[in-house]
Amino acid sequence: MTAKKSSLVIVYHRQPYEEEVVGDKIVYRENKSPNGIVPTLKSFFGRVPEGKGAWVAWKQVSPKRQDKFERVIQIEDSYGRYAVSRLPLTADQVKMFYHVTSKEALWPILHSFPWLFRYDTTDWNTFREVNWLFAEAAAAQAEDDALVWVHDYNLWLVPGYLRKIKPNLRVAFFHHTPFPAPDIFNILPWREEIVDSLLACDLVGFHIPRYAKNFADVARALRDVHVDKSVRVEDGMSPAGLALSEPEVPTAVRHNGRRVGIDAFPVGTNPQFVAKVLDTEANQTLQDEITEELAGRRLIVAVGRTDYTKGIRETLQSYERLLERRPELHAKVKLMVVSVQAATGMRIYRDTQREVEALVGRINGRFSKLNWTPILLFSNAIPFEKLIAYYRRADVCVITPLRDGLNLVAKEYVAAKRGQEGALVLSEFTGCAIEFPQAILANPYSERAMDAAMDQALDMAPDEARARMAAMYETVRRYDVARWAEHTFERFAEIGQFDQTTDPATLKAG
Ligand SMILES: Nc1ncnc2c1ncn2[C@@H]1O[C@H](COP(=O)(O)OP(=O)(O)O)[C@@H](O)[C@H]1O
Ligand SMILES: O=P(O)(O)OC[C@@H](CO)O[C@H]1O[C@H](CO)[C@@H](O)[C@H](O)[C@H]1O
Repeated sequence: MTAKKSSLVIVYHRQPYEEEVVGDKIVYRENKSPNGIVPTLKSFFGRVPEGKGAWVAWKQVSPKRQDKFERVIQIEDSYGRYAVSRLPLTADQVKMFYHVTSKEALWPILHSFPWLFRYDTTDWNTFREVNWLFAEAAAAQAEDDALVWVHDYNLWLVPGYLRKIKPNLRVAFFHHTPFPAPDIFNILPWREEIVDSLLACDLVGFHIPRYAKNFADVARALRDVHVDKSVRVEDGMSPAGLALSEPEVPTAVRHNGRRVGIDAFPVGTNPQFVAKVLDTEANQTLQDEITEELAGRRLIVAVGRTDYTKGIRETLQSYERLLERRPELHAKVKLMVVSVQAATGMRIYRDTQREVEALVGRINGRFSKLNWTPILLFSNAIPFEKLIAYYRRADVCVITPLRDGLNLVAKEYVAAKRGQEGALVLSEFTGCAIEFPQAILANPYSERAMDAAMDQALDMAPDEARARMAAMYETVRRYDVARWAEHTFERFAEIGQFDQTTDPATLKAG
């Protein structure tokens, strides 16, 4: 443990760097894909005095190596100097905490797939144990009145434990996934324990108003909780008319004499960075190579982690019906599916990957010609620069999750098109759908709706396609990742912890 305490401690299960073994040493490098959550969270370190930031994440370490494992290291990179406390977890702890309990019990409930909820294999005691270790590590790094910002459902119990260990901390939580309605959430046998922990926070954040309202409804269903204040949802967040619309959102609840702030503000992407990369000579060359390989065919892209919630199966089935329905498109379109397993060791993701591969094989088997394969499947990580070159050249992007907290891929596609002609087919059940009413909104639970959306995307007049993309590009630029950080800091300020030591405009967002 470092003797030096921190005034801002970020607790997110991913490490804020990529490890590389060089010779007999481990080198810590900045994340290659500088457009995601990690660089954004690290940019917050620029808002506290130099070296007063800390990050707590887990790292798998075998039991025999844990005693000589260097738990806390000092990192110095383009985001400043900060401590990283690495929680050593054994393979079994990782399996039971993350792969089984998080992904096979909590994840299906969070995404309203109750029939996939698996209780029999869950190890809630290990989940508690790991959350306690996270809380201890965060408390050890934090000054007595520091702000500790905890991320995501895997660390649901950390706030409650922190309140026990260091009662005067400022504790904030951000939910990256959906938060379901009470009749789904309350399936969890540990519902009171989870809600009590979240009610120990000073601020609980979500992507969109619907999730914030669901949380307040769950808290009111289970505990003596009263909504302290609600506000009307602004027009930019589609207060009515869409599957996830919400006309009003609570901004605070009261429980046991404490006020708990509630926030709904979606994470943004980094359009400035995307534009900078697209304008490089190397990327221009890549884009030209993609154009040449397409040889006049229209490109449809579908990108997402291999996950039953992502709707890749529904996209593939709709594409198969498109080829059945419209033979004139044969050899004229190509679907590029990018479906990557974010982590191994999870049975249900292995099954999903197998289903994707089987569908791709069947469709290619039915429709391929010597010089045309209908679907190209990528199952590996693609460098971010290459991914946005594909987005740039794609006529259509199909994002059809059955549920998704937000979906940054949709925002990246819009950023890569830069307001020019393109079409975004977007499931109404992604958080970002309420920001993009100009997308071709689809209901992935309906084959007819999916097919109509695919036809609309492919047949749209260029002027309309451009107008829609331009409107969404305006949204992506206005509500970028820097704006999310700035807004979050404004809410932190309300919980009495932070004056803004750095002008938000100078925020290094990713
Ligand atoms: N094959 C891939 N290689 C590299 N990055 C990928 C790949 N597929 C998706 N990504 C990146 O992963 C992130 C996915 O974020 P998001 O759409 O919010 O979904 P989730 O966080 O649920 O995986 C995006 O930033 C996207 O660019
Ligand atoms: O287990 P992970 O970290 O791969 O899961 C990714 C998940 C985190 O819960 O992604 C969520 O966060 C994204 C950024 O906030 C959001 O866009 C996405 O919809 C969520 O699934």
